[in-house]
Amino acid sequence: MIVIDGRVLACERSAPPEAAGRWEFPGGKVEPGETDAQALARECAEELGVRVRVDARVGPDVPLAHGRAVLRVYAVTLLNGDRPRALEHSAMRWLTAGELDSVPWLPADKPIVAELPRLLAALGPEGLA
Ligand SMILES: Nc1nc2c([nH]c(=O)n2[C@H]2C[C@H](O)[C@@H](COP(=O)(O)OP(=O)(O)OP(=O)(O)O)O2)c(=O)[nH]1
Repeated sequence: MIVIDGRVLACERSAPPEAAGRWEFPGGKVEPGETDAQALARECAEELGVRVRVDARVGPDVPLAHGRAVLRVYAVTLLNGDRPRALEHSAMRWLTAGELDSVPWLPADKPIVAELPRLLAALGPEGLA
């Protein structure tokens, strides 16, 4: 999860067909030998072209794939003035707390997104960046 000026970056999946058009936090699967933070930094580089520092966990662990995987979200801070570009997603939007319901999130994201208004309010207008 990337927050700048009180807005959260939401990304529209382009694939696979059953997930295309649904919105998510940028990221991806942890590969063998990687920590969560290493995987997240690699995915942020691949998908958004940015360097990041991985910060605190956000929201609950959400079971995926009938319990064979887990969705886990971390806040990240953009480094070196990098700004995300949609290298693999079909669209990106920076959503305010009031706009979080304006995109169709992947189903597993909903309990995490539900915690964001409180988190954004606690962060204040400067956000994490
Ligand atoms: N990145 C991300 N994935 C999510 C979210 N919510 C959610 O259900 N998922 C699911 C979708 C996918 O089944 C899985 C992430 O896999 P992915 O296909 O993006 O992973 P990846 O980048 O490693 O891709 P691949 O090389 O395995 O094809 O988690 C979310 O908010 N962000």
